[in-house]
Amino acid sequence: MKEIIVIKNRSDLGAGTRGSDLGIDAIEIAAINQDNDFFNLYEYEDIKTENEKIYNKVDNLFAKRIENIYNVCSRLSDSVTKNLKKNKFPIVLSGDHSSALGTISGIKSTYPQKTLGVVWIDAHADIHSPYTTPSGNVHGMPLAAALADDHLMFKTNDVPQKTVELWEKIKNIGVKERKIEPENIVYFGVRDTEPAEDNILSTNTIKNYSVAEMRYRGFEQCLQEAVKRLDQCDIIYISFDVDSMDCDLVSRGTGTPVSKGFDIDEVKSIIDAFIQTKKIACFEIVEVNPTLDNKGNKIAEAAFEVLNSTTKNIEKIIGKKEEMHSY
Ligand SMILES: NC(=[NH2+])NCCC[C@H](N)C(=O)O
Repeated sequence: MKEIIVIKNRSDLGAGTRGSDLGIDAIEIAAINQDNDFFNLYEYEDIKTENEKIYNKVDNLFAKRIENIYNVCSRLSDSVTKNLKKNKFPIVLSGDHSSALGTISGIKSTYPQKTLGVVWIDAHADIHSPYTTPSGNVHGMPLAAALADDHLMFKTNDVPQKTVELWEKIKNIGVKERKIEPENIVYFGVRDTEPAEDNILSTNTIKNYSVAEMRYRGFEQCLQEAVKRLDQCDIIYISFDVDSMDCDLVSRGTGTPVSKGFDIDEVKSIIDAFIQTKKIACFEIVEVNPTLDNKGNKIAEAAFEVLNSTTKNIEKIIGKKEEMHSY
């Protein structure tokens, strides 16, 4: 039987707005206020952050704070690798979504021969490179870095040499170059993209199950199909950005809130469909920003609801070792 380890990565340097570093503690408070001892049940580990560097002048305009994000992602990658090697199941709670590069790197360096699938539940595609980013915020770039694809075909920015070098470095965390293939990414709920990202998605034929499509065709049918799309993958990583949820229905407590998203139960059902494949190696929650919450601690409460139910479903699976895919 595997054991869960909670990895807390309170880094917010990849976002354009401060405060997602407080998301982990807000989730913890949501649990405590419900008399739920979730955070007392599992071993945990803290990743050392560099949030204090926010006071330094930004010198990479097309990948802000990339040198510090490189350091944090490297540490997260090492922690994920170490724990997977100890046969633990990592649940990663992170600040901004740039963290996913660290998590993916850690999974891939543990299982270099395995095909890694990525389930990305998010309002955003997060597949910009420094050459295409509209904001310079690295939380919009983790998938391009994991794909080691600069998307130069859709270049809009002239990136200075220093940034280019750091970007090359960040793409090589864990294992050199490409960690995932575009056909092994499935998006859910993406609805706020820039033209460069639309082009990247269509040239790479990356499937996005929009909220509207899932409701129109039905969750069951879409999820069956989505799971099939990752049939060729040996292991699966699920990345849940809370901005995939509807900011009007749930809360605006996230750096880049977007309307017309999923509700909490819909998110739970998407995650569970992939847990049932018994291939899931790691689950991550990101972008809870309690300083932006317009409804008390609602975004963290919603994140905790997903975390709690997902963890129970993961435990049902990892408890039954004989049924697990051997990876
Ligand atoms: N993980 C996120 N919240 N990403 C938001 C990215 C927004 C926008 N596409 C950008 O690159 O700046």
